[in-house]
Amino acid sequence: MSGATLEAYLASCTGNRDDIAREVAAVIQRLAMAALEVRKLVNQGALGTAFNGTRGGSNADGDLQKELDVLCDDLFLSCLQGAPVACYASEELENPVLLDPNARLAVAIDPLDGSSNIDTNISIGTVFSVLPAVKGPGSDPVQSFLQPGNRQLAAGFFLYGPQTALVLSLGKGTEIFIFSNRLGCFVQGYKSVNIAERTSEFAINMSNYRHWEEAIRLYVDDCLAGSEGPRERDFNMRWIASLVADTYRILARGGIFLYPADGRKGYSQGRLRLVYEANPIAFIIENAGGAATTSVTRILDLVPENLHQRVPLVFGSRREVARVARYHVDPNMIGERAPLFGKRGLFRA
Ligand SMILES: O=P(O)(O)OC[C@H]1O[C@](O)(COP(=O)(O)O)[C@@H](O)[C@@H]1O
Ligand SMILES: [Mg+2]
Ligand SMILES: [Mg+2]
Repeated sequence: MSGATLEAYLASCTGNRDDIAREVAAVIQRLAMAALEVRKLVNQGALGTAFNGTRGGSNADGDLQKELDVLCDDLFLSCLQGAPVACYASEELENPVLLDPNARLAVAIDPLDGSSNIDTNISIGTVFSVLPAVKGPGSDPVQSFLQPGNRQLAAGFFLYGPQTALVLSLGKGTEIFIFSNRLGCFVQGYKSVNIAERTSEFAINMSNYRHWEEAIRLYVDDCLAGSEGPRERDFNMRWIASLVADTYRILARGGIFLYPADGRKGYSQGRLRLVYEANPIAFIIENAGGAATTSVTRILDLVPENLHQRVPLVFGSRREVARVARYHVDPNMIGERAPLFGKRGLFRA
């Protein structure tokens, strides 16, 4: 335990540097203020005026919008007015909003992640990504968000759970801050989180089993076979259906998360969005010593084609993520699974 406040931590990272790092720090402070407003709304549950119900509308991706989705989006957008942010992109808005054209940063947000869980009192959160704004004569604000995730200057998420937490990476390690009721601010709870390389816990929505491609099915089959299968050890399973909560668990005790592509209509690229979900989570996970891929390709190297693009997402303990890739590309995996499982070869016709 370190005990530095978020403010002190950000000051120690930026020092007296009068550069973009200070602007990133200012943005994070503003987001933290808005997150505390969201926390109040979430904590009130059904007693809050804006808590229940859908808007009747849908977001740019066709998802049904909850009242809180829209309210949180408004809160984060307004907290960035006057901040050094050129443009703001959100899951809830079809196009980016232009803020200060002279500013150097771009912020992409999933204002409320896991919002299908709102009514069930399960942890939900806000995911954010900070990028350098792309400048140029007549440049469209969307260009700022079509940069690969490896250009992120910072990424993080707020978790509205039993503890309100901020998971943050400025590109050198991943830190966890917890909101202190006593001090009224975020205080560092865990320093330089390090995800265990090995794990025996996987997270996936098993109800989609029949829709997955075979490589994912075989990977999961092998986990389920436990000590009697090729993994020769038993696996545990978790699925919170809230990306932020599943990520926090993996940071805390290791594990692997999979939301692969599947055969359902609209899921050919999985469910999660590259720019404001997969990229920030991948940045946090890599900075904590883990890995994040599409199953095969590193998430942070992908060049987004559009703001709301979906992407298959696999992340967590490094060795396990590498193993999932091998089920896709390595014919020797069949050999490794033989003789018990050899008949269902990975590359069968
Ligand atoms: O309900 P499913 O298909 O298991 O999907 C759960 C996933 O969808 C999400 O809720 C998508 O995020 P939003 O709630 O922001 O749309 C993730 O948090 C979660 O991992
Ligand atoms: Mg989300
Ligand atoms: Mg959302």
